[in-house]
Amino acid sequence: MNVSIIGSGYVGTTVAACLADLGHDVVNVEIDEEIVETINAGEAPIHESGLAERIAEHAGTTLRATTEYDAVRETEVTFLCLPTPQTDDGSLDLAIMEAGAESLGRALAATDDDHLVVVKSTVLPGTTEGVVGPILERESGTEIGDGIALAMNPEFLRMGTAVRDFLEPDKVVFGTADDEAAATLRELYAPILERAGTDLVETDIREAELIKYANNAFLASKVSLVNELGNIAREYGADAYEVLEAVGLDERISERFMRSGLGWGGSCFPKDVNALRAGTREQGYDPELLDAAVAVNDEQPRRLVGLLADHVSLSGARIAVLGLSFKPGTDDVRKSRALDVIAELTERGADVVAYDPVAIENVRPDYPGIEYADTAERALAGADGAVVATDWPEFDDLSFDGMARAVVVDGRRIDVDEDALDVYEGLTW
Ligand SMILES: NC(=O)C1=CN([C@@H]2O[C@H](COP(=O)(O)OP(=O)(O)OC[C@H]3O[C@@H](n4cnc5c(N)ncnc54)[C@H](O)[C@@H]3O)[C@@H](O)[C@H]2O)C=CC1
Ligand SMILES: O=C(O)[C@H]1O[C@H](OP(=O)(O)OP(=O)(O)OC[C@H]2O[C@@H](n3ccc(=O)[nH]c3=O)[C@H](O)[C@@H]2O)[C@H](O)[C@@H](O)[C@@H]1O
Repeated sequence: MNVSIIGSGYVGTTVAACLADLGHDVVNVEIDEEIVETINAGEAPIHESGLAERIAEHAGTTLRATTEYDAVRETEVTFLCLPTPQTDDGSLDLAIMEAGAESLGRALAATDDDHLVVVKSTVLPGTTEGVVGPILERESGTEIGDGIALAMNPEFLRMGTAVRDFLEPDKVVFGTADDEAAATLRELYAPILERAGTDLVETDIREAELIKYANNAFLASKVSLVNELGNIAREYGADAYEVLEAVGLDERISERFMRSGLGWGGSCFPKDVNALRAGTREQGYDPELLDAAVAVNDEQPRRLVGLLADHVSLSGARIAVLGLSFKPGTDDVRKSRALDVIAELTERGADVVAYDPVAIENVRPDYPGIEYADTAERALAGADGAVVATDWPEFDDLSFDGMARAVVVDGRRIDVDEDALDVYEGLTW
């Protein structure tokens, strides 16, 4: 099948390379020329395991990138993989989606061929049919349902494991308004749907949109609940990891997403939970549980720094921050909890020296006032205290010998030899 993917970021690049891998002819339409050149040169514009090999194999044959929207006319299906960020008040910002839909509609104006437009971006219920559809109709001069069909196919991949998550998902969700659109999507996804273990959910567009938010709201709230239980465990002098491991043996709860500590960050949980809260309020409902999930999440970095302050006088102290990315396996630092830790430490007068195996350059421009080290050992050398903000595997069994005083506060439960330290505090254990 001939497919176009609008937007070549984390999702668009992964989906394009994977669909090419499944045997489709794919074109990425992207406004950033550097990304277009990178893909056409057979290289990956982002760091994701398994992505570079796939782009190298298919670029120039069944995978290409362009800045020209006209390319969509050579395809039958277009996926919109554009960013849906949050505005300053936390609500969903659709400006980029609207601009993309306008360009797509204009490009489709010059063809009479049938086209399926699939929204893959995370959008609130009603957006696909109430915002994207009308723009496509206006710009293309074609009615939805009569030449252009609409569908919504939310994406559940995680950063760091994007390729595997896309190719081996727990579920695939198709929100469609007609059988033909659903049949096209089934054909496109056939090898994934044939895999044992992939559930297919076929539903209406509005439900598909909400499934994505419900999924992220559930997972983010689960981690906040786990963190609250972790904070409670600590008050009682109990180890939350032992407690939650046992709780997770209940099949209704599951042992996944049970790691308590510094909380959730990244480009999606924070913005999606906020968009759902703001959107829901507009509908006249107060999402109190989601508000609480955010409040617990916001408090964890302060709690971590508070624990450190129990052992180190922070003003003028040299504090090593280990890990900057929002989770291991990625260089993404958007809404990383590490940044909140750094802000809190700096506010309390500490001199921060930060280390991350891949994410330093994504932090440096916004935090020029702190020091950066090129190894964890160098960050620790002479430090009066250290905090662990990201659970990079290389932090396991790290030597803290070079510290002025080995005071370590761990927000992510790494493997440490506690006996070799002067002080070891776990945030929730
Ligand atoms: N990053 C993730 O792990 C996941 C993201 N999502 C959702 O997928 C959507 C896309 O997210 P990401 O891929 O992370 O975004 P991203 O920011 O990594 O990539 C978006 C790309 O779109 C390009 N772009 C912007 N305006 C454009 C236009 N008018 N025409 C063509 N290209 C344009 C940008 O240059 C950028 O390369 C969002 O709605 C997000 O919530 C869903 C699941 C996972
Ligand atoms: O909509 C999205 O963009 C994606 O958001 C998340 O994926 P991602 O943000 O890449 O990463 P996660 O592995 O979910 O981790 C999110 C945050 O939660 C934290 N977390 C996760 C699990 C856990 O047990 N404890 C915990 O603190 C992580 O450290 C990280 O900061 C979802 O897991 C994906 O299904 C979804 O597609």
